[in-house]
Amino acid sequence: MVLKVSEVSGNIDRYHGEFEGTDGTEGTQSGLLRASFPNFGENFVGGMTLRSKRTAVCTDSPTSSCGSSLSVSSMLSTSPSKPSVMSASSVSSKPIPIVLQKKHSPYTEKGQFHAWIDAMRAQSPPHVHSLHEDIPEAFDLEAAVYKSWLEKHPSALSSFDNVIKHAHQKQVVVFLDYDGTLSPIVEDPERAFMSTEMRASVKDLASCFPTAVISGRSRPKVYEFVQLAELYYAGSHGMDIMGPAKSSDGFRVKGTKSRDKKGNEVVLFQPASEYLPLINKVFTALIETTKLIKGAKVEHNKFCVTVHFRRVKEEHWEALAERVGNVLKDYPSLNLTHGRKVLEVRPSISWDKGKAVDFLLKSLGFKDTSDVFPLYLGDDKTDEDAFRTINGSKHGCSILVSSIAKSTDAKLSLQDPSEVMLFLRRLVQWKNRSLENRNSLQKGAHNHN
Ligand SMILES: O=P(O)(O)OC[C@H]1O[C@H](O[C@H]2O[C@H](CO)[C@@H](O)[C@H](O)[C@H]2O)[C@H](O)[C@@H](O)[C@@H]1O
Repeated sequence: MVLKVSEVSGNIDRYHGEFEGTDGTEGTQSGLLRASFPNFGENFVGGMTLRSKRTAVCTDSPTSSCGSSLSVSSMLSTSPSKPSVMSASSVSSKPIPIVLQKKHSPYTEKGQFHAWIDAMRAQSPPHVHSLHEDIPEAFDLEAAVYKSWLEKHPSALSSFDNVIKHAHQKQVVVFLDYDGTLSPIVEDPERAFMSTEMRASVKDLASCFPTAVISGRSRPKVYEFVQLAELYYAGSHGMDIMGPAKSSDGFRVKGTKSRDKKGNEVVLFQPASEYLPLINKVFTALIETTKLIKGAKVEHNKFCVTVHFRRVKEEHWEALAERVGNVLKDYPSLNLTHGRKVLEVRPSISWDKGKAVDFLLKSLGFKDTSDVFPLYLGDDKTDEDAFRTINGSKHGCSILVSSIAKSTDAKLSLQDPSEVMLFLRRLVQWKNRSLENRNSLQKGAHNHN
């Protein structure tokens, strides 16, 4: 049997592909291949022969049980902090000789740029169907990896009954990410529109449960896309929260009173407001430094800045990352994070989407009560903070939107925004049905009396 590990599931040719010599030295000509799977935040070690720059092939060998014992599930870990490394002995008693390039030092700046690029790529790898048409095994492996991953992060649609069982008689509060969750990922960030059907579904949802959109976009921008006044909005990855001063359901967001464009009284919470001048400066610097890189785009998200790589040819990614890094050297109080083909510059304050969820739950009067059931749906790296907050609450449900296996703390998954819409609609149906049941019970009791 031949196992091919393609670039889809593991970057073996980049700095991730470390070579570990049998004597522990770097660059030795024989030993074990330690390949990292950035999608899973995980390493696996196996006896392998590297045949080409892009494809590692594990061949049949009397000394190797690679094909049979290297189960797909053993290649996966959902805990990035605890990589499960398959020991050499679990694969083969004797390592198979391999030939590999010398590893890059992770401490050099170049290594840092590669790290950013690989992290970005892991969040948004190319779609498997379009890859390796000449290598069907690569597809099979990817499909098998996804199937195995689904066992750990089951579909929220097939687990729906279980979700509502836990939500029964609790106040459901829904948190939604925008890009990749409510709208499909597209090349041009200005055209990431949500469908009319999705908008109608979110509107129905908000009539049943308190609903918030938490996005990396600036708050006015995400509002422009969603256009629903009845929601709570948190832009700039939670650093810009606005809620109605007095909502019809009696909830109230804590913060400074202000007025929205229509003159309605609102409450604002902006924990990074003093960073605004710095963010404006870094935005101008990033525009300047990236202007000659074709396809690069810099988006001002009020309290953070996003540099888009999606329309830049891959051979120019390193140059772009390097330019971003060089600008950042002058801004020690700003941080860099990554997402789906984006690098994001943000204030280095201890505030993220998870903190925003916590803040909104508290403001809405729900924190530390056992009768609230928060749901969070998101697709990107920055949503992981929110997943962890939800997982840490007494009840709740974290759902990753992804059609590929990814390292995540989310408990459940949905493949794409169309599945998100189905899920939201089922929540509304469930709520309406429980209201009908309650009404008919009350009516029955009334008639009986
Ligand atoms: O937190 P989110 O609402 O998911 O926002 C995160 C970033 O989303 C946008 O970028 C992503 O979507 C774009 C449009 O589909 C896509 O072109 C890009 O590659 C994705 O990363 C948005 O443009 C960023 O500003 C947000 O930070």
